[in-house]
Amino acid sequence: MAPNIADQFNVDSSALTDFVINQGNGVKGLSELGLKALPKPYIQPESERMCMSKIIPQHKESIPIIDLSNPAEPTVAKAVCDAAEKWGSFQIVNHDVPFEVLERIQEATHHFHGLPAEEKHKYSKENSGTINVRFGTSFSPKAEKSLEWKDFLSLFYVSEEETAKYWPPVCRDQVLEYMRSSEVVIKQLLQILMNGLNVKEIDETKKSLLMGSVRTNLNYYPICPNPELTVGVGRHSDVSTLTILFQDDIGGLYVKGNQGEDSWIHVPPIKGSLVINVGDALQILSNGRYRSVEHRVVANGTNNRISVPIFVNPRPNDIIGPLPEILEIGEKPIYKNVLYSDYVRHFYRKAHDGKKTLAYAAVA
Ligand SMILES: CC(C)(COP(=O)(O)OP(=O)(O)OC[C@H]1O[C@@H](n2cnc3c(N)ncnc32)[C@H](O)[C@@H]1OP(=O)(O)O)[C@@H](O)C(=O)NCCC(=O)NCCSC(=O)/C=C/c1ccc(O)c(O)c1
Ligand SMILES: O=C(O)CCC(=O)C(=O)O
Ligand SMILES: [Fe+2]
Repeated sequence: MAPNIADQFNVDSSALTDFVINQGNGVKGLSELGLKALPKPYIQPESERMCMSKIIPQHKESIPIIDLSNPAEPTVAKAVCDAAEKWGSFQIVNHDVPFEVLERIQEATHHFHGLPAEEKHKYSKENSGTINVRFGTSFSPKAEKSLEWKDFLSLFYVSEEETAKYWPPVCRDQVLEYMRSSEVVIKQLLQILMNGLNVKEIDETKKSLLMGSVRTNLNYYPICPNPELTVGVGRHSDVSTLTILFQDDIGGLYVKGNQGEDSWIHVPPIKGSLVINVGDALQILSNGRYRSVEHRVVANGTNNRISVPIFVNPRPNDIIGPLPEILEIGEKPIYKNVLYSDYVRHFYRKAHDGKKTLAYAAVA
């Protein structure tokens, strides 16, 4: 690599934007230039970086691992509801999504991100034929003071026709297979969580609120020259009801400890498991009983990492607020009713900022 490229990117941030965003090279392209130092726009303020003193050792605390082989067992239901209340995050093992499906989505994620830049660029905001398919980098580059070391392909499912026409052929079938295979487990978990709120039936209205739309992201975190200076993904909670997350065996996902302080717990990769995160929409619907989990991803200096979250959401046109069953028993609403697409738009228009998106729906 010519060292002057890194220097050029440091003095001319438009050259960096041009290379990473406009030419579609992403941070994967930057990583492959063999940069010796992290370009300045990726340097995060110290408050946003992870350091060892913030990490709670695994033997002291870890999020629950729940065996779903007998989902009808009362002990399983209790474990799921307790985890959603206490942590907002848990891992599931012996679930219904076949191991081979996870292997295929992992391979397809590498295939997509391994395409030449000009191929991936066809799916950028400017070039993609639909707003529901987007290849991007960082989270919301125009809104961020410091960029994130991540590329992603984001696929919002609308119809088979749109999928056939606009989704990248290298990963289309594998994403659809992963989405479909996860439906059973999504329904099992949501049913358990609703029972825990005394909501007995998931009728059509609730089905829409809880799982009316689905977005799948194929995340790629390339090897980073100075991983300690940047982040893979900054602190945030998802705006979903639930997120079903496949991660490969590299590690690097952290969830916030539940004592309120700035301490973080690693989510260790477990072969065949899925991470389940409670998102803001479920926190709002449950009037704060289930809590969305704040989480972040560190950058890695030696390995490329992938993850594939399925964000299970209300429909964009749904109004979300505390469920009537909760208010009927006399609970005071701590969230107001908001249009879900307004909530998501608010989330997307700012940099990751912990759980601040929720203030948008809070009762004044
Ligand atoms: C979200 C809206 C309302 C946005 O519509 P619209 O007003 O047309 O906004 P837009 O102009 O397309 O986008 C506005 C900005 O949002 C950001 N944005 C839009 N889509 C995405 C995307 N898929 N990924 C990242 N940012 C996005 C960009 O910053 C946009 O600005 P610009 O780059 O275009 O200048 C619309 O697309 C919609 O109704 N979608 C369906 C609802 C939906 O998406 N639900 C999914 C919720 S779950 C979910 O989306 C979770 C995402 C997530 C979480 C953590 C991460 O770290 C991460 O990377 C991603
Ligand atoms: O990569 C991960 O493990 C988590 C990614 C994430 O939090 C997200 O895409 O919302
Ligand atoms: Fe997330």
